[in-house]
Amino acid sequence: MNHMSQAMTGVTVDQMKMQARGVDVFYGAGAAGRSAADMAADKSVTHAIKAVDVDIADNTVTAFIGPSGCGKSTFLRVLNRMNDTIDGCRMTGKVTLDGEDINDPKVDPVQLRAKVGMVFQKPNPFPKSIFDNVAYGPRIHGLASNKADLADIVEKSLRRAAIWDEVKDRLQAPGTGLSGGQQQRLCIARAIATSPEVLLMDEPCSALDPIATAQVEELIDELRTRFSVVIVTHSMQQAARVSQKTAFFHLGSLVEFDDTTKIFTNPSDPRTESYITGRIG
Ligand SMILES: Nc1ncnc2c1ncn2[C@@H]1O[C@H](COP(=O)(O)OP(=O)(O)OP(=O)(O)O)[C@@H](O)[C@H]1O
Repeated sequence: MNHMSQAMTGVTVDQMKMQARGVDVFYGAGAAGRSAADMAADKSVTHAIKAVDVDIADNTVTAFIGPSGCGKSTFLRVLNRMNDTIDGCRMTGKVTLDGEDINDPKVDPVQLRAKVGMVFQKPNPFPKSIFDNVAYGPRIHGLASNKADLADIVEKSLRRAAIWDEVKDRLQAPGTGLSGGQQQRLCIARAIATSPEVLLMDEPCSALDPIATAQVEELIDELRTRFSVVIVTHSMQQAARVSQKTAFFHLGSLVEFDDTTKIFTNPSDPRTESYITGRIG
């Protein structure tokens, strides 16, 4: 975001939770250590993200929109280093969380993912009880000092994910036995149990019916009072309903990033306008 749009939106750099600068991502790039120019020139390599700069503000829902294959999910995974788990996926550029470089060798990616949590498209509860699904993160990160403390974290997380009333009498039942919408809220509870600072959501409602979608959207609005939320969505209506900032990606580039109302009512770039009016995508 340039200084002019910061002035227009009233968001200043010091309120930024995360910043990405000059980020490129390549698939099929082989061994680490190649320069961005070398990988970009290699026809056998997919250049999925091209020189992207993004600022993620605190207490804000930021939506990533754009046609299929434009790189939304790839860029989302840049923000908590999930691409590290994909063979041959290489990233160049810089991403910071509270000013700290998340790719610095001293950063433990597991700790980073506790701070920058993720919810996936398909609800993916562990084959464990409802309680143990939510207790998993706090246990591995040593966040509870005793059993009562852990039970408290589990209850608070399930309450914040708006599913406590539905599961409080069956915490030992398997998480996989819940409905799709309940499983997704359980996965949100699991992601927020480690008190993340940023929550990444990759099309979190695409497997849900309209009622469960409305519940998750309401929850997203509630969650942003505590932290930043970044959501990838195919639904422009959803982006307009839940987000304050919208980033439009096309062919791996960030075409436009601005207030959601501006993107949907008066976009600056003709490609954004074509997408939101259904002419491309
Ligand atoms: N694991 C992978 N290996 C190789 N190429 C990949 C991989 N994942 C994504 N890509 C490629 O990177 C580009 C961006 O894909 P990405 O999934 O990030 O797009 P997207 O905008 O999220 O798409 P969709 O909306 O369809 O989910 C595409 O060309 C895709 O084929």
